[in-house]
Amino acid sequence: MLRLAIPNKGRLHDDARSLLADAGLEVRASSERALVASLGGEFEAIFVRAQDIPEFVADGAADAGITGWDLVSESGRPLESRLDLGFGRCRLVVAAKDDGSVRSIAEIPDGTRIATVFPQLTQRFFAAAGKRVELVPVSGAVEIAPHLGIADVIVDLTSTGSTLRVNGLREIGNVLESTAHLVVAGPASGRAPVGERDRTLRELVDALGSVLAARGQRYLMANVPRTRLDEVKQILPGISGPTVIDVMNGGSKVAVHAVCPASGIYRTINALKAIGAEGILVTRIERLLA
Ligand SMILES: Nc1ncnc2c1ncn2[C@@H]1O[C@H](COP(=O)(O)OP(=O)(O)OP(=O)(O)O)[C@@H](O)[C@H]1O
Ligand SMILES: O=P(O)(O)OC[C@H]1O[C@H](OP(=O)(O)OP(=O)(O)O)[C@H](O)[C@@H]1O
Ligand SMILES: [Mg+2]
Repeated sequence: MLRLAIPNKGRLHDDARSLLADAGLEVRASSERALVASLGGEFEAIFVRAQDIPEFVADGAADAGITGWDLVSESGRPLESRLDLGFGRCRLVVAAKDDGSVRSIAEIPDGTRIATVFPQLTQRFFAAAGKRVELVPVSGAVEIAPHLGIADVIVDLTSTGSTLRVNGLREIGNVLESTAHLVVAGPASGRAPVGERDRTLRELVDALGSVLAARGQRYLMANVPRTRLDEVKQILPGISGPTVIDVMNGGSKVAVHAVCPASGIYRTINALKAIGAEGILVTRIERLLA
């Protein structure tokens, strides 16, 4: 049995669950509040706090975990990423009061008090910048600290920037970029997965990777005039060019099938229509294996 640690709530919970479900690993829990659930096959999920996942994976309480790269880095545990999952994208940034005098890292005076939930990363960042600062550890709502006078500067996560903005703060430095990753114990831990366990993990990585790869692509089918196939090849470059299929009673038309980037599908459809394509059909892809 392979045990996967998954965030039980918060920002990463829904995306982690839907990624697993799309890969065929649906949570089979007796109740919404169950903390252990079968994922089918040889997988079991434990639902724990995102912050605790690096510790649990490093200790061997779970074989793998889905959590933020920021939390993995902060933990300092010897973990290894097996897959960047792409969601939970955010940045750990240094921010100061918008109406204050500090507008860059260089302008931060020694002795400045910095509030953060990420003391290790913050310490390392300012040490590397040659600054002696005083850390003020907090466990959340960091953005309020400068207004309470308990810190001058904060180090916190941001994605849209709206929390900083509404709290009158300005970003002045970048500490780390983060997304959710599938992590396992690294070689230095002495707990790295080997043998059968490693083989099962590789299958999991392939399954999740194929779901992620499929999300950005669409499968497109269209009937096009045989005489315009050269243009079709320009419009639908595809992985190995479009598949061209004869259509029974299709007359001068042939069917073309291709995998196309979802982001360009609007333009692709218009280009196909312009060369006389008919019966255009676009579908989602569940998995894409290279
Ligand atoms: N604004 C954001 N945009 C995108 N991802 C984020 C954002 N904030 C946090 N994350 C990611 O989600 C992870 C977990 O954050 P979340 O807020 O869910 O946890 P938490 O603050 O510990 O939970 P809770 O607030 O429920 O106690 C972070 O470590 C980070 O990787
Ligand atoms: O740049 P933005 O899009 O505004 O996002 C940034 C906010 O998101 C996170 O908090 P979250 O909403 O997870 O609340 P929390 O403090 O309860 O964790 C983070 O700690 C910031 O406060
Ligand atoms: Mg949060």
